[in-house]
Amino acid sequence: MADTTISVGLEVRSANNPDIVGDLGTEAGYSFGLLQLLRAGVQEEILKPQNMISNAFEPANLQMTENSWAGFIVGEISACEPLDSPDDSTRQKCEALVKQQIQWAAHLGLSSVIFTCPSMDGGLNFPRVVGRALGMLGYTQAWVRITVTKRDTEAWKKWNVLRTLCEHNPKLVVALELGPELPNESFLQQWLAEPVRTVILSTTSFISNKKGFPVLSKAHQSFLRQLMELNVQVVISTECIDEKLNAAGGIAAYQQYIRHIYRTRPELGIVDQFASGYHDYLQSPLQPLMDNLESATYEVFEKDPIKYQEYERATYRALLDRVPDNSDIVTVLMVVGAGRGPLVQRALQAAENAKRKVKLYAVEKNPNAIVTLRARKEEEWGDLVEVVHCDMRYWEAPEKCDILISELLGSFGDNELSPECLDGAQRFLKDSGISIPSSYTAYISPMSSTKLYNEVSSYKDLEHMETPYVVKFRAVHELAEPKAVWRFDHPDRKVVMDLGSPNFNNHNTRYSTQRFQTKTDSMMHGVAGYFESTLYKDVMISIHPKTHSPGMFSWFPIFFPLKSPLYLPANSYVDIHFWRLCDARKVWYEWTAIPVTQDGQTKTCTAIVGAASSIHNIDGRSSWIGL
Ligand SMILES: C[S@@+](CC[C@H](N)C(=O)[O-])C[C@H]1O[C@@H](n2cnc3c(N)ncnc32)[C@H](O)[C@@H]1O
Repeated sequence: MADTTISVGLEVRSANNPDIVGDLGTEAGYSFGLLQLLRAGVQEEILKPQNMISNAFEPANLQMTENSWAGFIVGEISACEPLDSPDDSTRQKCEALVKQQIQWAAHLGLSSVIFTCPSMDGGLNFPRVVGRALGMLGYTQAWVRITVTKRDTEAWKKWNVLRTLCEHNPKLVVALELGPELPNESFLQQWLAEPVRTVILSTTSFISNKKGFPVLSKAHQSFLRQLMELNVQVVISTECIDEKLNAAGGIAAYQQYIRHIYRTRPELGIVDQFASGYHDYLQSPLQPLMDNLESATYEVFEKDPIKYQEYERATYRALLDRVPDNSDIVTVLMVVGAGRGPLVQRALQAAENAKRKVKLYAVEKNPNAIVTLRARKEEEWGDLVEVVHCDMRYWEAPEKCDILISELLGSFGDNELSPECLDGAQRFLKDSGISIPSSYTAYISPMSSTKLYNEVSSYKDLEHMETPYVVKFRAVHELAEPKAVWRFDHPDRKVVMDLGSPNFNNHNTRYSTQRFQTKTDSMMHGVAGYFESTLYKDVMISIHPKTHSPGMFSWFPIFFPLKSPLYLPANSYVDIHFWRLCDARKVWYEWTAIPVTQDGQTKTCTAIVGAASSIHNIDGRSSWIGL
């Protein structure tokens, strides 16, 4: 496990001096502290009708009068609750108080301030004031404290209103306070797609173990471990530090316990180890047809422990089925898009294991990969293998093959143009021949991820919002299980290629609409894409979350963003429309999502077209794959 430390902070709610939190906190092993910027009672005093707001910033009213603890303290902003007071004077005074605190925090150079999110039942002045504060904060981050409890299942909705009205500002992040009892799983999972920076745990949310040391319930531990994967920090919140704390080990025991939980997280699986550093990182999908892949890219593919094993298994099974035992028949294999030769090697191994005689052609269009293939022929394969430098779509093969082996798959199955390449290659597959893979299916599901949405929108242009990205998901919440959108089968004998016609590729266009039902209130930020492929009979490879080939890491999911996030109430429906389109030079995807309401009585569904996202990437204007 790469990272072995977690930052744990301390909040002493009764503290009236930064030295208390600072000295006690550092002594007890805490990395930072939370402290009210205004002294207790100041807010109430200022709100009295006879008092003027201009008196609020007397040094005597402030907890921090200079910046000696500025690197340690996160400043708590008072006067948030009455921001929605119906009384004009109270509201205006609170607004001025908040503004002064923000300016003071920025002046001191605090790294973060924290607002406590009020109920917002009385109005929306709090989001307006926070939105304005975000513009004043410079480099200081704004945390908003939101408490999740078993009874209050509206916490996420409050956050959603706040961040929506603050225009999804990435400086606004969540400090999630976990109450003593947690709501059910679905109300917790939705937080995994949000920018949770900090988890706040009151000492009263801990229980004691047999020796009297503070520990968390199993439910808290499990959720905390999931949040730890998002690189959160933790704050221990206590009313005061004295004998009432009633825990063996004193206040230090809480941070020691949190660090213990962090250190003892389960070992990463092989896929996560490989993906370390790539979580939620947007990558442009490869275009192996239009571009020539680099050696380092092939090297990464070749480390996959599962993909090649499954191809070998598929080839072995196909050879056994095709040729009887003890036969002298020579089976012609062609590996098209052979790269640096790993599938050639596996096909030869399969033939040896199956005790079948084979002859193999390795076809590749990348001139650099051809150098490696020729070197391997000389050093390893000899006359068994013929290396052909050619685009498979135009190669005039000297003979037809029995088994056509390719791996031209992208995260969405067909997005590296396997259908178009194999249309060409199937010309030299015997009528009874076998294609490995024999099919692949693309899947989609609606997803929520503030992190990914912020990453894409930070480019501030249309092109990035209409481009799919390959991403190893982490801060992502899938709103429903994936559904299949389309499938390609090989060989496809119905295909008649008329390369002279501009519409020669029309048979590879697709259009599909899928309806999904959401479980909880959610914000949809985009569509997740996956594939499943049948290599031969029951030999499969998959990155679909439910059927993912264990340990296979060659493909991360694909993410199609939505330009504007879509609010979906619990148990509502959303239709996702997806197109695969092409012209003579390129292939591209278009997509849109439309919320759907269902009449409670008649169960009739109506698309709320007015709330739909627009159709993304019309005519491939922002992203496409070159033929
Ligand atoms: C995803 S890589 C797979 C490489 C190798 N088979 C492996 O599994 O490690 C796809 C390979 O197909 C090649 N390729 C793509 N389109 C091709 C075409 N039309 N004709 C020949 N080679 C092609 C690319 O250059 C690349 O080497």
